[in-house]
Amino acid sequence: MPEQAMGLPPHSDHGVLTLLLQNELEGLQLLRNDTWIPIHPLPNSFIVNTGDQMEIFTNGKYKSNIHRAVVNKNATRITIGTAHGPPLDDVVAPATEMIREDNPPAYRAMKYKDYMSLQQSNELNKKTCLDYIRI
Ligand SMILES: O=C(O)CCC(=O)C(=O)O
Ligand SMILES: [Fe+2]
Repeated sequence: MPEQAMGLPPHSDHGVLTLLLQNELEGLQLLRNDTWIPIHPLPNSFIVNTGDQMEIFTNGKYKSNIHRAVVNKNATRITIGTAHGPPLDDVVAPATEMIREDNPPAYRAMKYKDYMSLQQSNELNKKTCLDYIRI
């Protein structure tokens, strides 16, 4: 039932990179300065999204964005997403190359597996998972 379709609620991706292959229907939106910006799919191309582990590893240089997907009742929107992250038992922390005296570590180290469990749990108390480990 198209009128019951939900799309995808606002979230950031937990991994390093997500590759999205979409048919040419809009729906993906990016949150920027409290405004939802529509992302126009380009033919024959992937959308590459940076995730939470990228933001942690780069000590905040590459941000993990908040995005959502909305559907419409006129046509079928298709997205194939592949999430790419570190090995589950790896502990992710800001890379030493990204830390300077004027840019100290901004996130606590955490095993990727534990980060994913935390993100999927209801222990966050309305914080995002990144907020939870932000120093
Ligand atoms: O439907 C979309 O284009 C977004 C999918 C997405 O955000 C995800 O797979 O993490
Ligand atoms: Fe996503």
